[in-house]
Amino acid sequence: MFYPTIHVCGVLAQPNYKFGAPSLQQIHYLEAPEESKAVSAALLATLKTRGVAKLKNHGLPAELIAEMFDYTKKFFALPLEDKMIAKHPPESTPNRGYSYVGQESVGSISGYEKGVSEGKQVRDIKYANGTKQETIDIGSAHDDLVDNIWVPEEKVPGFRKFMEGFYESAFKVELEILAALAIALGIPEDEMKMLHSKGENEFRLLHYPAIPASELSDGTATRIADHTDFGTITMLFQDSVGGLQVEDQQNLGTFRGVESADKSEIILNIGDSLQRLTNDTFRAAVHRVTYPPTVKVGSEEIIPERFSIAYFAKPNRTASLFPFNKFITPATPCHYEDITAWEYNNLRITKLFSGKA
Ligand SMILES: O=C(O)CCC(=O)C(=O)O
Ligand SMILES: [Fe+2]
Repeated sequence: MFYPTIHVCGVLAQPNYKFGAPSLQQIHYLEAPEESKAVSAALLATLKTRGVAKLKNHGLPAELIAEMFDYTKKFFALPLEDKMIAKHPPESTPNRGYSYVGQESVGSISGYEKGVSEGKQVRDIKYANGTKQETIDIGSAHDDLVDNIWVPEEKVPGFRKFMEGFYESAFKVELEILAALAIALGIPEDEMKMLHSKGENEFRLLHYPAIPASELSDGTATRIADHTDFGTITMLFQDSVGGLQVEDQQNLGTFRGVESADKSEIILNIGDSLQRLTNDTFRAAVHRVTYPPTVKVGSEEIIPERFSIAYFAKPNRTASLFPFNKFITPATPCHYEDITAWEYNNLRITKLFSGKA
């Protein structure tokens, strides 16, 4: 049987932690509860300090992720009129399908609830060298409420089947990660899993077109503006272009680059729903995509196109996001009203789309 190892990068709180020994699956080994706790604690500590953790050998095969990037490139290489067959509806929900120029603006949530970039709205790049920033949002094939929106099979043969399968594989890994976080947070694993049992998640394929570095230099444009994600956790895959930055949770205001040596690494961050559920003891890290570290700011260099895939894990729509009891104490009174995951998601996403052209 294959037991992938979990590699938690940048562990600060567990200096003696050795890479390679414990695995995500082994977290469930009753024989090794101490080891399970150590891995979970290391993961939590990394997220709480760095805002982000990298996971290797997490159970999603490298070939599957390579294929994911291949399909993503094939989709975005289609002529615009083909992609528009799978067009995202003009409203914010259902959040499915292909988004074209100006349809969504993460710039509109810059600073939202976080107090960052105050007074300065940063717009997404809409046109660069005649191309656009573009995304496609995909959910579960078994979603009771919302259907996916696909291009016809012959446009990218195998695309739909692959994406539906990838969704299921990523969901299994999501549950393992959530279980690990539950252990570290002292929340019953079952409670965490039940909260996510329906797999009402979304994932997004992103294509950032090539752009001259000079177009980013006046500060009014960025590839994706400062924001937090809405769900519980996000598993991100990126190519080697670079430019992703995450706010250091011990030095707020300082953003650190997160590069992937290998595109099969999962870059893990937590979202606002988990921040709510933990009554702010575990905070969602602000992140953005800007210059790759090798590019000189303001130069005439062309920043190459970039592809990434973000899998947003969300609690069941009907679940309450009221903080878990253990996080409400006389010293830490409840910061949040009760709201369902679906109401909260829609509030956030409507805000995101309010920047729509
Ligand atoms: O493209 C990336 O690396 C980040 C994407 C992202 O943060 C998002 O879609 O929420
Ligand atoms: Fe994000």
